[in-house]
Amino acid sequence: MSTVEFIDFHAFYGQKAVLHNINVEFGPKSITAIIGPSGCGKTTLLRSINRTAEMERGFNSHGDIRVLGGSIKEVRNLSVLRRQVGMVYQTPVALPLSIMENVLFGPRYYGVKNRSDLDAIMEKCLRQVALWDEVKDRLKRPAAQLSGGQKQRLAIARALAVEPRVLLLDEPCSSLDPASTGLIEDLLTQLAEGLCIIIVTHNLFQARRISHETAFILDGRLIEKAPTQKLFESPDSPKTRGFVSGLFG
Ligand SMILES: Nc1ncnc2c1ncn2[C@@H]1O[C@H](COP(=O)(O)OP(=O)(O)OP(=O)(O)O)[C@@H](O)[C@H]1O
Repeated sequence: MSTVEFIDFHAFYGQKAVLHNINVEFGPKSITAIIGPSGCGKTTLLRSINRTAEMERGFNSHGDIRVLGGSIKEVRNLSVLRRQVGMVYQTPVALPLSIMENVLFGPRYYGVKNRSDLDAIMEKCLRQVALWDEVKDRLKRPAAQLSGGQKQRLAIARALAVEPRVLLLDEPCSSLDPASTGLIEDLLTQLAEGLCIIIVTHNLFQARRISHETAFILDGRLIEKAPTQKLFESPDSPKTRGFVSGLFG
């Protein structure tokens, strides 16, 4: 069974259609990169999955998206959906709390109270993102003091702390230096062993380095999705070939 499935999905801002009849599946234990020119609808597609797109004025949609087999439109309590589907944004966001409380924000929200459980979650997640050794002696210091790359790894740890099944990332490395980008790419590759990861990226090299599959969107339409090597080296569509060879975008 696919982990995320779009079925005849259309999205609009007011009268303007921004996603047209999207039908696509994302499997478990894989990284899919979403690529396409600026404004083609990548972020809207990503934010439709956890229903944060509908927070935008004028947004509406028809068709459906299923997460773990269930329609997101039938989810009554959005926090249930947001627990299954974690999200990491372009700008590294540290909550105005300590490093420790950034990681524990979600678990506390979902009712974990036991101190040893909280400590175990914190250490596990900070180790998962290779941040534990860097911060273990200053867990109670403000997260604002971390570097951009560290904040982004902390944001991933915060997302992982509620054990999501899907991790959405919207250009997570666009403000990071190559070393921090490399750390995050390694981390995503490891996390894909247990998660469905969907990453929007403008960096075609990054898509090629880390994703198992790549989806190309143009003007709100899914042109094709294929194993990454195939999409870059022998795409079905001339539009995809044009984009990946840098002719436009
Ligand atoms: N809140 C909004 N209200 C109205 N139109 C919007 C809104 N957000 C996005 N759009 C429009 O919807 C279209 C798709 O935007 P989206 O951000 O999904 O594209 P994108 O491919 O992620 O772009 P980029 O690569 O530049 O981040 C664009 O034409 C954009 O201008």
